[in-house]
Formats: sequence, C-alpha cells, structure tokens
Amino acid sequence: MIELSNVTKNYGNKTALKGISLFVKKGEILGLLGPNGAGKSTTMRIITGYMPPTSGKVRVAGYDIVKQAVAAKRFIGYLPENPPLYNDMTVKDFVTFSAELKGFKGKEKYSRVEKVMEEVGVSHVKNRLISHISRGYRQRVGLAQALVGEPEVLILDEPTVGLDPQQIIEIRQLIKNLAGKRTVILSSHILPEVSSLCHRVAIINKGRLIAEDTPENLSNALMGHQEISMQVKGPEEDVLLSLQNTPGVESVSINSSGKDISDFRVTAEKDRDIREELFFAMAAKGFAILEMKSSKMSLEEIFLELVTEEDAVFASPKEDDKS
Ligand SMILES: Nc1ncnc2c1ncn2[C@@H]1O[C@H](COP(=O)(O)OP(=O)(O)OP(=O)(O)O)[C@@H](O)[C@H]1O
Repeated sequence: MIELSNVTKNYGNKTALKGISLFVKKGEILGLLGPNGAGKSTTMRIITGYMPPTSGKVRVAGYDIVKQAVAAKRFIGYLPENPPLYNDMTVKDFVTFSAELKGFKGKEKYSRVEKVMEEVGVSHVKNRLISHISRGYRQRVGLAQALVGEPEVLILDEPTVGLDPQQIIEIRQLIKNLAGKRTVILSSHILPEVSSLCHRVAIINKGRLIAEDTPENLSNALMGHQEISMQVKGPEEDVLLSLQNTPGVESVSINSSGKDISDFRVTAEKDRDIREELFFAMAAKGFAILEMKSSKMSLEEIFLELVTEEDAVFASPKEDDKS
C-alpha cells in the first residue's frame, strides 16, 4: 500500500534521510520509532506529499506521490505533529471546513462531518470553541480532520505527544479502533506505545533505517545467546555437571549456593532455545527445577543497543546506502 524506495532528503547541506526503503502492506500498522531528530517527521511529510524527497520514490496505493500527487493524496489522512487547528472556530465548523477542503458538499459533507465526529468522540463538544477544549480533545479534532475524507491510509506523527496519561490511554485506544482495515504509519519515540499498537516497527536513527521487523522478531533476533536463570534442587556439583552436559548449553555459572537448592545461570549456544532440553535433562536425573526464567531483551534495550551502536547489528537488507 505504501512503498518508499531509497528516499533521501537534504535540507540545504544537511542530510536528514539517507536512502530509506520501506514497504507497508494494506491493513498493517507500522511504527516509526526513533529518537528526536532521527527523521521521522521528514519521512511522514514526504509520504504525505507535503514536501518532495531529494531523491528516491514514494508510492501510495500504486500512485507516485510527486508525479500523481492528486490521485495519491486521495488515499491519505495526515495528522501532523502540531495539527493546524483554528482556535476561534467551533469543533463542528472546523471539521466541516476540513471536509470542504477535501471537496465535499451538501448532504454528503454534512453526513461525513457527523460520522467522523462520532467516530473520534467529539460529538458532545461539537459546539465548543477549539480554544476551549482540552489538548486530548484537540488531538481528536486533528484526527477528525485526518479522517474526514475516509482515507485508506492514516499517517500519524507523534499522536500522543504532550497529552496527559489518561488522554494518552484514550488516544491509543482510539487509534486501535480506527486502524481496522486502514493502513497506518505512526511515529513515536515511546517504545511501549509502538510495541502495543503496531504490527511492525521500523527504527530510524540519524536518517537511516537501522532495523525493521515485528516487535517480537526484533527481540528474538537480537537476543543472540539466550540466558536462563534456574533454581534447581539437587546436589550442586551433580546438577552443575548435568547442566554443562545438556545439548545446546554453552556455559553454566552458579549464582548462589544453598544446602540442596542452588541458583544457576545458563547460557545457550547462539540462536538456540534450550528450555525443553534443560527440563528433560534435569528430570532424567531426578533433579527438581523449582524456577526457570529466560531473559529476553525488551524493545527498549534493543532500541538503545541499536541507536547507540554505529554499526547496527541488524541492518535492513533493503538499505543500500551504507556510506
Ligand atoms: N525545515 C528544516 N530545515 C532544516 N533542517 C531540518 C528541517 N526539518 C528537520 N530538519 C532536521 O532534519 C533532521 C530530522 O528531523 P525530523 O523532524 O524529521 O526528525 P524527527 O525524528 O521527527 O524528530 P522530532 O521528533 O524531534 O520531530 C533533524 O536533524 C532536524 O534538525
């Protein structure tokens, strides 16, 4: 549905995007994750046709966003980071104005405005001035403006930034509900937001795409060596020997010793999940596993690892500008 090929953007002599390639399937929610200044807003402005790339191509529903801008933009609803809302308009007047800008008239305009206000939950404040509603409601009005053309693609730039915790929960839930059959790209620098809302995550750092996968696969791929902490009942030396001889085990250390219960830390060979082997090996010897926990990197740790390492462990195969 959305395809970026080798997109580069220069602001004067500053390169903000360096060869970004991405593909977003119909119905997918993609999270664009990156620290401040990584290039998320620039990517979104280019996808929405708000500004052209310096080089590379963007297609939305098969249309080139530069050469077939009118056709491509019909598919897109865009919520910028700071949506331009007119404070002295009422909610309803502003949404109506947004519908008029999209070319709707008469009955159709009226019914779309009512429907979208209902969808984003602002019908009960429709006669209030925008300057008199909360930041959370203003964000809903911004969403109404993005949705009024019933777009198949929604581009949301940091949709929860500046909201209080309760408003954040509400807007996230609203986005989940709105996503439905739509294709969504949302940017964020908040990891739990991306992992809870998105099917796939693209991590951008310093204008480059450094990783792209499901939150789960990112975690698994970067896990490398699985580490397991175990508490086992049995003679310590015998348990240790038995753990060391279990297929797939690379090393074992003793974390704490007890009279007949000890804590061990077991490291597996790369890319192996050895929990079942450990279970059967201990059972065969009659040693009781009282606790077993596999350590898994959180998305937060992965993100930090990726953005702090210059040579990312996990580079996108589609990225071909590595200079
Ligand atoms: N109009 C502009 N002129 C010059 N440089 C710009 C312009 N807009 C963005 N930049 C620079 O391009 C880089 C990417 O900015 P961008 O706004 O896309 O990042 P971002 O990931 O969205 O960050 P933020 O969350 O802080 O907005 C930054 O270094 C920024 O300073």
